[in-house]
Amino acid sequence: MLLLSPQQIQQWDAYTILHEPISSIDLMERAARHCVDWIISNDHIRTSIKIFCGKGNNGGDGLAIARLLLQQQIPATVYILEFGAKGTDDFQLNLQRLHSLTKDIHFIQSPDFFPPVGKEDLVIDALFGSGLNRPLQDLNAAIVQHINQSGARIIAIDVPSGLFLDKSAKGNPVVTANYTLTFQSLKLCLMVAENARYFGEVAVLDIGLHPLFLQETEATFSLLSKEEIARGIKPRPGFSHKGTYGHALLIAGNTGKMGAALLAAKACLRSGVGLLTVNVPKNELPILQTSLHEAMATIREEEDHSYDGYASIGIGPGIGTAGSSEAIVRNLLENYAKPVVWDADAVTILGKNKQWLEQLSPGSILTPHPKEFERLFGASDNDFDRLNKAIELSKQYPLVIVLKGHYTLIAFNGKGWFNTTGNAGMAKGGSGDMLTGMLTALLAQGYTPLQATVTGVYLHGLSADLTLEEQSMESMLPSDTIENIGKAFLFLKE
Ligand SMILES: NC(=O)C1=CN([C@@H]2O[C@H](COP(=O)(O)OP(=O)(O)OC[C@H]3O[C@@H](n4cnc5c(N)ncnc54)[C@H](O)[C@@H]3O)[C@@H](O)[C@H]2O)[C@H](O)CC1
Ligand SMILES: [K+]
Repeated sequence: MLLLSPQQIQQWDAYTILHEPISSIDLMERAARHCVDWIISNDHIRTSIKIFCGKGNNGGDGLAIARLLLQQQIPATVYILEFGAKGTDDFQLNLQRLHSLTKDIHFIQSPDFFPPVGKEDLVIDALFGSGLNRPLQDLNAAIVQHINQSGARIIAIDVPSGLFLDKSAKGNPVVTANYTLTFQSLKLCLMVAENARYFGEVAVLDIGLHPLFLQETEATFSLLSKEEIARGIKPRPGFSHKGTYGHALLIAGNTGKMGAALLAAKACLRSGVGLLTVNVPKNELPILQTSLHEAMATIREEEDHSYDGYASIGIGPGIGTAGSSEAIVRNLLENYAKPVVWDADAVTILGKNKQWLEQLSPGSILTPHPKEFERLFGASDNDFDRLNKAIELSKQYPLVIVLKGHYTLIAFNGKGWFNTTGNAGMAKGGSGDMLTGMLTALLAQGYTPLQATVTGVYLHGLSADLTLEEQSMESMLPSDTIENIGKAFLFLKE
């Protein structure tokens, strides 16, 4: 699914109106009906429902929602913010329709006329949607503050009023909704951490916009889907052997950090690799060899660092950032030309030696979390800037950049894919090590760097989601999640 700009969403509307065909007022009716069904079926009806409307089509949705509720004998009061605009045609038509049902419609021209709003109320925010083109000010800003302070349950229609669809609204007045009912598809503003406190829980309502429009449309950002990932999974033919699936090397672990190496190695082995060697310090060899029977080992301190024969290499989990680790990074840069997965301490080392970035082999995968990303590429003013920076960097360098977060972004060649699998149970040490192992395994099997990354990131989150069948978010460990990589592969085949 593509994440569209406000202009593209307007075009999608127009395309649907023309090709379904359906009138624009009927499309609004359909959207409103879906909202009302969702509100009722999710048990959000309260004795007092206050609907705040702007005079654009978002406000039109609010008026239609009010009428549909009233028609089901559910009382609702409408407050329309007066800011001089005439109102769109569909707003006007819905206002007429509502007038025939109720006189409980209030026009508000000053804060003196704001109704009291309290904890017992349900507020429906239909002030502004995708048409917002500047920060909210004056009366609009004041009503947002009034609603936000009330403690009422707030349901935002399409997006919380005050959010821009595809750029930051940091520092601006924005409705803090408990729920956001967004139409047809997720929006970029609903993917970023800086807006999480505004949009609350998000439900995407399928209002039947025409699917063919997407085939003719391009966008920088999109969402990964199960179907796409499943289609990319390589078959394992009957006459294949371990050589078919590549020999991977993981350079991981150090004294006190051998857990990172073990997690990466186990995840690598559970992700289909043919052979795995783990490079560890001499003293730590017994830990590896007694706990992982399938992995071979090489000794970190030995001089001969030949990388010939490895189909892929992953470096970073638990290696530390000391000079000896820097020397290994340097050595790898000089002696290995295939894609490498760069993670954790290895990313920090690159951050300290930024000139080395130019030397990363094409197709290498960088997996920084936001702090590591900042160390590598500098600070960003807001989440949107960071996303756009990752996209720009992916044009500048022949690398796959994995920006880890609640919705991890994968940037490559000027495009970005968001992953939606995974849960907050993964916010624990070891999750990143697991991902590095998985990506290294997929690269070794001949997946292209982009394919390895989207597949690995998707399966990583999916394994964690499947772990919730037997664990809670609190209790789940990366070790549990690794044991569910198998279930995740099977789920893709369903
Ligand atoms: N395809 C769909 O998803 C459907 C969407 N619907 C709803 O329509 C809105 C978008 O409506 P639109 O009229 O384009 O925009 P808004 O309602 O957000 O209002 C814009 C309106 O307000 C003016 N404006 C913009 N910013 C400000 C500001 N800061 N202060 C004051 N005024 C401002 C602007 O000039 C416009 O006049 C979408 O979100 C959905 O809710 C359809 O109902 C169904 C299909
Ligand atoms: K809204």
